[in-house]
Amino acid sequence: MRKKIVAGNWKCNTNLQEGVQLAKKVNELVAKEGADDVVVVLGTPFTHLTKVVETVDTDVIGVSAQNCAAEPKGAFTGEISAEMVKSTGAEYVILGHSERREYFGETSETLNKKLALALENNLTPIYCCGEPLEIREAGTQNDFVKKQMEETVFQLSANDFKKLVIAYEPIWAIGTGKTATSEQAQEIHAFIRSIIAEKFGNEVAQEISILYGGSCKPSNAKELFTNEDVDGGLIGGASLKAEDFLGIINGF
Ligand SMILES: O=C[C@H](O)COP(=O)(O)O
Repeated sequence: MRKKIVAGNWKCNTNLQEGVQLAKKVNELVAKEGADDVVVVLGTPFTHLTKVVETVDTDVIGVSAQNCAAEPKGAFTGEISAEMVKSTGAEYVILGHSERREYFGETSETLNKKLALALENNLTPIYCCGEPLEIREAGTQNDFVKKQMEETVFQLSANDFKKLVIAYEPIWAIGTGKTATSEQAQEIHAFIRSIIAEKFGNEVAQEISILYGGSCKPSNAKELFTNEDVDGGLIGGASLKAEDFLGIINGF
């Protein structure tokens, strides 16, 4: 059975002390209320990884970076390699987030290098895809997402692809308060699963977790997560408040 996952993406928020406090609170609440069979992940800034790994019970809560370098090492000032991420004790890395693609010019080519390095270093990539508003309005979101995947994760072997978590995030729903409806989410998640089945076979498609991201909150999590093909969420804003994050986890 595929995993249910709720992953927070703190983005460029919280200083180190605030981040540790947030992680501590999430850890306490998860210990108290239980997350049942949900895998909980905290996607923190690079600077927080080591401390957050020390703060949480890593048997229950996974820690994730939000990016990694496209090169293994060397003269790349300011970059953080996949190996460095792994050495902090983090187990996951978010790759291909629309904000990285849009503001930092991340292309499919760079993304492929990052995916390979993440996998080489035994990090689980949380691979993001999703369309902008004009594509949704034109009704061509399936083609758009398929192309994103064909250029990147569909280049992997089935064996490597199986190690990924996929996050579908419609760009028009990110941080806007405008969530995809439950039907829209189910429809495109089912489509993504169908193209995975075409490419890698049904067994792989049935095992892979596909998360929804975009203004997911405690008030809409349940409705989104009851869909057959929605296996959890990648949560931005609402992951910055421990109670809201727990409210989303409890949406299962
Ligand atoms: O990675 C998370 C997503 O970009 C969703 O962000 P949001 O929950 O603030 O809309």
